[in-house]
Amino acid sequence: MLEIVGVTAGHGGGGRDVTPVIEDVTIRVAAGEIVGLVGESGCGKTTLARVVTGLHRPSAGVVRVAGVDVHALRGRDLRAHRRQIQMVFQDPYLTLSPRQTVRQALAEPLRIHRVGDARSRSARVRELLDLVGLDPQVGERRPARLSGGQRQRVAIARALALEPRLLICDEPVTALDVSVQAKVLNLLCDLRDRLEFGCLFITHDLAVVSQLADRIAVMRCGRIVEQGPTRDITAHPVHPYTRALLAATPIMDTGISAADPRD
Ligand SMILES: Nc1ncnc2c1ncn2[C@@H]1O[C@H](COP(=O)(O)OP(=O)(O)OP(=O)(O)O)[C@@H](O)[C@H]1O
Repeated sequence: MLEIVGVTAGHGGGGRDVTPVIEDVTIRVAAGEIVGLVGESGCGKTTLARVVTGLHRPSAGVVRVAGVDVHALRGRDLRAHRRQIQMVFQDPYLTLSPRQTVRQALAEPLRIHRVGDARSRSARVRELLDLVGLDPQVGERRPARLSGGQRQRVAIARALALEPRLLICDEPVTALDVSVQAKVLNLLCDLRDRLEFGCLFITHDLAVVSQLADRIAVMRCGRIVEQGPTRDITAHPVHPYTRALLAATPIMDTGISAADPRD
């Protein structure tokens, strides 16, 4: 579903990457798989997410989504392809306008991409609310009248409106209370099972990612230092940085597991 192969990218003037932020990054995400990308603040996780969505051009390497090189596309092809890649951010206000009702926010991507007519879009909005466990009447509220967990559910529903094949979640539960975090993580696992999208889950928190990822890639200073199945990374970390992360992050069994997320 997603192949990031040998990607190097950075920030700099004049279109040239004078400061590489990520270097030689290779990560693969299969359909229906959740891969956690974990690393400390500033190590380059968000830069990598921007490269994957096509917003930031790498200076080396390739990103393929469903076999298509994201950075080889232009214009209409690029816009059409971007439908398949959707993002959920730490702050739902980045995607939700304070002026729109939830119903309007969920209908907007359908309207922009000319999916269906007004009636079928209304039906799809109801379906999306149900998908993320929200009552139909929540559709009439504005984001300010929702709890943090409800807002993130709306952001997830909006990201799923166009049935993407890849979901990139950038610190989606960092701002939530621990009990709400667990519910949102459970929801993501459940949705992945039902809809089979691939998911790149970005976080600084190894405890969070170990609750839902099938595999984990550990990033340090822009490089992947270790990756593998979640159980291997948490039980037998090889790289000293992964060991240090684990020592600083007690991994608790919260009842969520990648194998059977609805337990
Ligand atoms: N637009 C930009 N121009 C210049 N430097 C940038 C830009 N965006 C990010 N950086 C720098 O690139 C490095 C990596 O930032 P990035 O946001 O990718 O890391 P991150 O791991 O996502 O961090 P965080 O978890 O704090 O968001 C940082 O040193 C940051 O200051």
